[in-house]
Order: sequence, then structure tokens, then C-alpha cells
Amino acid sequence: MTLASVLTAAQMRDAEQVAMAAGVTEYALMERAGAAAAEIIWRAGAKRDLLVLCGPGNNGGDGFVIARLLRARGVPVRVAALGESRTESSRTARAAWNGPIEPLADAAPATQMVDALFGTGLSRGLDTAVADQLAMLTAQASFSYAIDLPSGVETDSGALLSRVPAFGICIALGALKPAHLLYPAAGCFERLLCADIGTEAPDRICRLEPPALAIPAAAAHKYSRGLVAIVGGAMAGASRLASHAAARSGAGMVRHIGLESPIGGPDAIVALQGDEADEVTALLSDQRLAAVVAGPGLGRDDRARARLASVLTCGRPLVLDADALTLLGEENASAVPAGSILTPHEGEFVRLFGDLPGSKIDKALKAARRSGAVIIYKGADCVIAAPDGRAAVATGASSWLSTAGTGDVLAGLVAGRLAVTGDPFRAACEAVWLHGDAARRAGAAFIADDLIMQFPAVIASRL
Ligand SMILES: NC(=O)C1=CN([C@@H]2O[C@H](COP(=O)(O)OP(=O)(O)OC[C@H]3O[C@@H](n4cnc5c(N)ncnc54)[C@H](O)[C@@H]3O)[C@@H](O)[C@H]2O)[C@H](O)CC1
Ligand SMILES: [K+]
Repeated sequence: MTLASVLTAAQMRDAEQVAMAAGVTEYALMERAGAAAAEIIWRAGAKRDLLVLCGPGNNGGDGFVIARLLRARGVPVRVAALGESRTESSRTARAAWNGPIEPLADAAPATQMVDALFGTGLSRGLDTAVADQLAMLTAQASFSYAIDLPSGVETDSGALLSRVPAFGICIALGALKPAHLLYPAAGCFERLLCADIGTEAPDRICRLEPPALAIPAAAAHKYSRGLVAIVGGAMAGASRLASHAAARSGAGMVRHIGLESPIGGPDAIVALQGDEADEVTALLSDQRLAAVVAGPGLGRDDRARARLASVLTCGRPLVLDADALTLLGEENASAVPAGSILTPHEGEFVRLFGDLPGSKIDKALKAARRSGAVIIYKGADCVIAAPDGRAAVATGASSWLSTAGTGDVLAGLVAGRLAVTGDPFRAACEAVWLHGDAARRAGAAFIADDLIMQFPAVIASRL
């Protein structure tokens, strides 16, 4: 397990049980958690006065450990508790604090504030008075820390069960939980750190990490580096963006199959005209094609439908986006060949797969299993899911990405990385990360074309 692993509340409990079966007591885990969090708080806030809010469970127990360890370092610490401690470990931590405890309702603000009210597994929202007091104390503090999770978030879905304030740092304990990456919970803190407490767990679901990319082999040629085709349609600009993105993705060659010729844009892109579906079929019969994109600018009329049918039966690895997803949704997602990559946003996802139960991660995994395709479920939190149960979650993307054409750019980039790697899940992960980093570098008020110009530098940074 890495500290990028994402565990549900049940999986975290299992990980805790495994550690306890190996001889580590629950209280020892609490001491580790409190020590790791105290170290982070010490580095961030040093000796500034600190208020620790402790809840009745083990999250509150972590709070008592933090309070004790920082007091020992000379930090002026006050503790405010929400009633009695109800678990054995939290009672032990409370006794070891051995200092004054104020009622939460009476607590006055401090420069630093620690929220150790509720953590993993919370099933109901905080009482309004408690949530309001937490919000007031957080707003008044210059430094605020949420221990494990901001109190009031639902661990597995990222939903808010009650009012949750905005924290400075969230200190995840042992592993990330879905709520650290899924909105709205993921928007309740500025920085996320994960503290190692020595627990082990499977790492099928992870936060998306920066990829390790390779330079072309010495003997590489344009076909060995990956040949991409983009099948355009009624709106040439969108498929041109996808083509241009693929061209700067590291792939060897890009062909644009449009309704008109020439297409404009970089001359390195081979512009082909294919008006009729049988022409598209013929152009896609090249066995060297390592990725075919359809959707951006395809259109939704009968001609688009016929062009999509040519794509779906071409036998080459596919990336389906935008209009292709809409046309598929009207008919049947099962027409998607296994091994494809689908890049739906919220609306397209629901049209394709219906209103599936569970968190965004659960939904993406179900859709991947059902369709046999890798799913890139886009949004501020972007979930990449594979049919074999792996998933990666990207979060914190630039909100400037909410501009026309960035999805077309992503589709082209995904296809380019698919052509380079031949591995749909890896390609999807690489592309989402590169796209996000290009947006970070592009800064403010960029347009989709600007993102593409960042790709060479972004790729260079990962070689
Ligand atoms: N998993 C680990 O390896 C470790 C986790 N640690 C910390 O423990 C918490 C989870 O602790 P738990 O006791 O299960 O939950 P809470 O602290 O959130 O408290 C539950 C407690 O509160 C009651 N309750 C629930 N909701 C409400 C509400 N809205 N209002 C009032 N009371 C409520 C509920 O009935 C329970 O009594 C995890 O996050 C870590 O911080 C340890 O550090 C050990 C290692
Ligand atoms: K908390």
C-alpha cells in the first residue's frame, strides 16, 4: 500500500484489524496517528496557541494525543470536548492528556484549531449547534486542521452530512478515503497530507500520481511510436483540437478523417477526406492504427451515426467521447468494443449507464465492468476506472478547465497515449494527469488550444 491508496471506511477498519492481529493495539495506532498529526501541526504552526476539539470516539482520542504531544513541546494548548469519551482508546488518550477540558459549546477561538470531532465512518450529520460552533471556531483560526476527515463528511461518498467549514490542512490517517478526493468533501480543505500509521491494505484504488514516461526507443519510427486517427464530422474545430492534442502527445503520426479537406492546423497532421461511411471504414482498415478517436465534432445526425458505426466495427483500439457517447447512449453502451476508453462527463455518464448507486468511484467501476471499457468519468474530481477493478482519482484540477474544447483536447491526448503505450488504463491515467498539469501551467483564462502548447514541456517533466 502506498500513501496514495484510497480505502473505504470498511476497508480502513479491516486494515486496522490486520494491524491489531499482528499485535499492535488500537491505542498504539491512536498514538501513532496523534504523533504524526502533531508533527505536521508543529511544522505548520509552531508555538501558536492551539485549540483542540475532541469528539466522543477515536477521532477525539487522536485529538487528545495531539493536545498532549504539542503541550509537551511548549505549545499553549486548550482542549474542548463534545461530551464524554465513549471508546476505550479515547478514554485512555483523554486520561493521558491530564489537563483541563472545556465544553465545546463554551470554547473561545484560538490562532490554531484542530478538528478531532468525528472521523472515518460518520453516518449522520453533526447537530446544528455543534456544526455552527465548529464553523465559527474554524473561521476565526488562522491555521485549521481536520484530523483524518473534516467532521461532517461522509467517508465513502464525499457527501456533506452537515455544514462543513473550509480547513487549511486535512491530515488523512493511514490512507486516503474517497471523501479526500471526491467533491464536495474534497473542496473543504486547501491542502491534503496523509500520515503513515503503519497499516497495510490493498491498493486497487489510488489517487492519480504523476506518470513516469519514456523517451522513444533509438530505433523508433513514426508507426512504432503510435498511429492515431481522429474521425471528425459536422464541427471540424472540435476534431481538429483532438487531432492537434494527439499530435503533441508523444504519438508518431496523426490522421484526421474529416468531411472536408484540408483541415488547417499543424501541417504534421495528415488531413484525409472521408465523407461516406464506407470511405471511413476503408481509411480505418489500416492495421497499424493504434488508436481511433470518435466523438469530438462528430455530430448527431444519421451521417454521424453511420460514421460511428464504421468506427465501432473497425477493430482498432477506440477512444469515444462527446457526440459518440450521446449517440451510443441513445442506443446501447454494450456496442462498445472491449478495451475501449470512454470519456463521459456527468450528463453523458448518466445517459450511458443510468443513475448507478454508490460513490462516483463505485459508479465508474460498475460502468467499467459493465462495458468492458476504461471509463474516464470527468469532472472536478475525475475517476478513471478499469474493468478489472483498478481505479485512480484525480482531484484539484484547475477550474479554468471549464472552457470550450478542453474535453476534445483530453480525448486526443488519451488517444495519443493509448497509441504510445497500448494500455488503456495506463494511457487514461497518463493523459488525465498530463492534461491537469498542462492546465496548471497554462494559468488563468486559457483556451483549449493553449493547453496543447504546454504538452511538450509537461511530457518532458515526466521523462
Ligand atoms: N482506523 C484506524 O486505523 C485508526 C483510526 N483512528 C481514528 O479513529 C477514527 C474513527 O473513530 P470512530 O470512533 O470509529 O469514529 P468517530 O471518532 O468519528 O466517533 C464515532 C462516535 O461518535 C458518535 N457519533 C456519530 N455521529 C455523531 C453525531 N452526528 N453526533 C454525535 N455523535 C455522533 C458515534 O455514535 C460514535 O460513538 C478515525 O477517523 C481516526 O481518526 C485511531 O487513530 C486509531 C487508528
Ligand atoms: K475530524
